[in-house]
Amino acid sequence: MKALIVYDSAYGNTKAIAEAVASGLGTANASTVPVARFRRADLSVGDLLVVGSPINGWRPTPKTMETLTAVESEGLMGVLAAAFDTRVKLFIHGDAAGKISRHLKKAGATPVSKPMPFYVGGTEGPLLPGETDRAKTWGAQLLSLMKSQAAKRSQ
Ligand SMILES: Cc1cc2nc3c(=O)[nH]c(=O)nc-3n(C[C@H](O)[C@H](O)[C@H](O)COP(=O)(O)O)c2cc1C
Repeated sequence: MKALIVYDSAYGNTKAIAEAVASGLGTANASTVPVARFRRADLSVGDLLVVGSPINGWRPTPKTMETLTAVESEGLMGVLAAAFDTRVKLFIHGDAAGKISRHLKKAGATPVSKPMPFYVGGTEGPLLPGETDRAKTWGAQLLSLMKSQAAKRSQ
């Protein structure tokens, strides 16, 4: 059972959230991977794939979309999935995490969490106070969801 946190990041904010999620996942053998280095073959049944992207023009980044499209053709049956984005706190900000979640589900993955937004103060950041702690807490929740899915599978 392992967890891969795949992220894209221009200014380091999404990367920092990915690392905080990995630290919350603690005992799940979690590692962070830049989206360009992600390989479908690195995942097995029961593993968790978390994908995070900044919102760019109301959607995930082009590199994230490219990876999601590739993964859709390879399939993610039996893989657990969750998605997050980083965004500016505006009245209209668009969405990346929801779109990522829908692609992961379409590829056959099992979603274990609602899409999760994290907030930055501006285009280059910084992350708003408390966001890395919130990401770590979310990682810990993902760990318990992974464990309960594993228990269900072994029944
Ligand atoms: C080209 C571009 C488009 C962006 N579009 C949006 C947007 O539609 N909605 C939003 O909330 N933030 C938008 N942002 C701000 C990003 O969310 C912010 O740069 C990102 O969260 C920072 O994360 P990073 O340091 O990992 O790149 C945009 C940023 C760039 C550079």
